[in-house]
Amino acid sequence: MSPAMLAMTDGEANDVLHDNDDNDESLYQKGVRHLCEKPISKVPGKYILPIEERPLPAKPNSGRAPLISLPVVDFSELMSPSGRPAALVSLAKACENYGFFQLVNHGIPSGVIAGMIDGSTRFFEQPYEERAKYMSSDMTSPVRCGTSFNQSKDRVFCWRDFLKLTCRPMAQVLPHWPHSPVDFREVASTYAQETNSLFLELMEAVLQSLGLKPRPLEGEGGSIMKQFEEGSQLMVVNCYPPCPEPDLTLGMPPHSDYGFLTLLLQDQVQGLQIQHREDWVTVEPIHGSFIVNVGDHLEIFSNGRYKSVLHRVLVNATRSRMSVATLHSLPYSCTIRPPPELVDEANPRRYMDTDFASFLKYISSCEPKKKNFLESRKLAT
Ligand SMILES: O=C(O)CCC(=O)C(=O)O
Ligand SMILES: [Fe+2]
Repeated sequence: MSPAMLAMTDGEANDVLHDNDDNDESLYQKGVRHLCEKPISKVPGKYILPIEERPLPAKPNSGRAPLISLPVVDFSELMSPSGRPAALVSLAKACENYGFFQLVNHGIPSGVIAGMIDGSTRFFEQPYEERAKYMSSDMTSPVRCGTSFNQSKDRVFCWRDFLKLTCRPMAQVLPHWPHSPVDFREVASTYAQETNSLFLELMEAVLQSLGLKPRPLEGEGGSIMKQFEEGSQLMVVNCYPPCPEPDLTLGMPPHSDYGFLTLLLQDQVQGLQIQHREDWVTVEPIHGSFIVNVGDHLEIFSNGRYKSVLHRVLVNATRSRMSVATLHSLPYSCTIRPPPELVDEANPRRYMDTDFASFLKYISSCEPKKKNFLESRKLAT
């Protein structure tokens, strides 16, 4: 497969953006921001989920989902020799029990973060024609705009527009990224580089927390960190415009992310929910921190010890919401399998070897739903 240029995520097999006539379907394909340029007071049927998939429980008076305080991992503790052992324990517990954690004191300058949110907001504020330049059915494109979750297959659409950017190798992909707003490429590439460095430090800690040697000495086997340094990174900028009837639809359906770790930046507007002990719970945005979650590849690599957890996004009636997810993994050509240290009689292998090609094949052959991909890799134990 060609190097790291697949601007797609879990559950997506992009097909054709139908733009051949002026019917409602072609309007919906152009995205939610475009749809909302003319004020609307009702959600079109295309976005209305069956009752059992809607965000609120069907029972009356059962209330909104509770807020969850995610476990907190302090990155500065992780980086200090005296704080690291305890921080590794917190990291392991969070990945085992929640699949999600809040990362504080991460060291990425607040200006870089604010610049990314601001640049993304301005990108989506542009006229539709600017986004249309990047709407493509070419999965190898390093930049792609679109709407919903998988717009070529979704029967019901989600209330979300996106911009996906392949981030590596940066010198190769950058010239293809949007030229407008004029500063967008600069702020987005700085953000991509900062998040990639943060991911590498976190991944080294994750490997250590699993009892592995991330950088073995000469003669002790290959360095997996070297492979991550050459790894893949996809940036997904999500835009959720205000929705006149937010209880009928979702910004994103329940899904898990495909990589090792996702670093998620959200603005001040609530919307992310994770599945925790069978319930949907809302994650409160904490200013300046990242939400980090375990992806399918890390669940497979850790032989099921660290959990890739379902999450979804609610929309709201009054405020537009913006989030930026960076999904990090090994190079697309690598096979994901647990290292021998994590497999023994008590922990037999739980998943088949997985490579990016099998993921692509899977998502283009069936309708992606929930955690199907990971389920499809499960071995009978
Ligand atoms: O917008 C969010 O909070 C979550 C986005 C997300 O789950 C994703 O991009 O995979
Ligand atoms: Fe996600």
